[in-house]
Amino acid sequence: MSSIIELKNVSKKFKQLSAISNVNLSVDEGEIIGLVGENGAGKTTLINLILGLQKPDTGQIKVFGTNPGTTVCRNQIGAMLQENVSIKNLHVDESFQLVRSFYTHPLSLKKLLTLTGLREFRHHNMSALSGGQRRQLAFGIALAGNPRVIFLDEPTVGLDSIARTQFWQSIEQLRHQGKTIFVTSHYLEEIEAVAERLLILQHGKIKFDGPLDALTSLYSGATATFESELAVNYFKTSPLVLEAKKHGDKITLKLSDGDLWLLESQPFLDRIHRLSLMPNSLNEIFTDVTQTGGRNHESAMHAN
Ligand SMILES: Nc1ncnc2c1ncn2[C@@H]1O[C@H](COP(=O)(O)OP(=O)(O)OP(=O)(O)O)[C@@H](O)[C@H]1O
Repeated sequence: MSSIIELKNVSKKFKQLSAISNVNLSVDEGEIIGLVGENGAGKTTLINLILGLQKPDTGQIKVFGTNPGTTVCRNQIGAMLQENVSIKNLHVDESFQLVRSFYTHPLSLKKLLTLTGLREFRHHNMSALSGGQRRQLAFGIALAGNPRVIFLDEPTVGLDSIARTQFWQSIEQLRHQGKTIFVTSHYLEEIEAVAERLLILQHGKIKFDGPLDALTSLYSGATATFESELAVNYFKTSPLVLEAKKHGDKITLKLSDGDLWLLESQPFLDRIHRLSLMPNSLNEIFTDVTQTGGRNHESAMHAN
């Protein structure tokens, strides 16, 4: 597969602040990329640079082999940014028709109404739409030109759970059509469900770039919950135990490596009852990567 987006040593500063710092990135057609990071990590700036809305201070960006922002790029890219698009005094379907008219091979109005879930609101004026429905409209506008690459910056903010489910089902359909999708979200469970490749940004640098499976399997952290006649302090002596707490009958241990702890616990497993050992969620891994720099898991990091 050939790369359709390439970034080489790209940096962008706002005054003294490094929003993007020496980023290298190569994206193949058809990839679904989850872009995550804390507030201010640089996600929107990275998207803006690829879209050509901002220029890098140093480094090179190529999109479809040309500079970002050219007509070739614009015709093949759809973007749903954080600010909602507002076309005053137009109905939903009129807005879609207007944007469709800018493109040679747009998606049909019917498809747009289905993918956005706005069919029953098609004759509603912009001013009559709720915040969530405006997000759905912005999604449709991003898709109107039938783009090959789609950028979705916080697409599900303000959507209720039904609209959210509908949204991710639409992304699933777009995936099957071979679209390349960049999606940022603070809802990591949503990213986990849809993205095959995860980019973790921190202070403008890529802290991790790889398949989600690689991150979760390299991260051996887990939480053990059980009952035991042994005192909670007994478990604190293991270097694998990062935190130990007792609530009523239940002891909870935060572990750096669940499998190793299980092996180490063999001699006293008969004094541990109703054990549940849960691998860390993506949320916990993300917190570890961004707040402790990958405490016990430096090998999981692909910093560039
Ligand atoms: N136009 C600008 N002028 C000055 N500083 C900016 C500008 N745009 C972004 N920044 C700063 O650059 C850093 C990265 O911002 P960016 O919006 O890319 O982060 P983000 O990861 O998208 O954050 P969020 O999750 O809050 O949307 C932040 O510290 C932000 O304050």
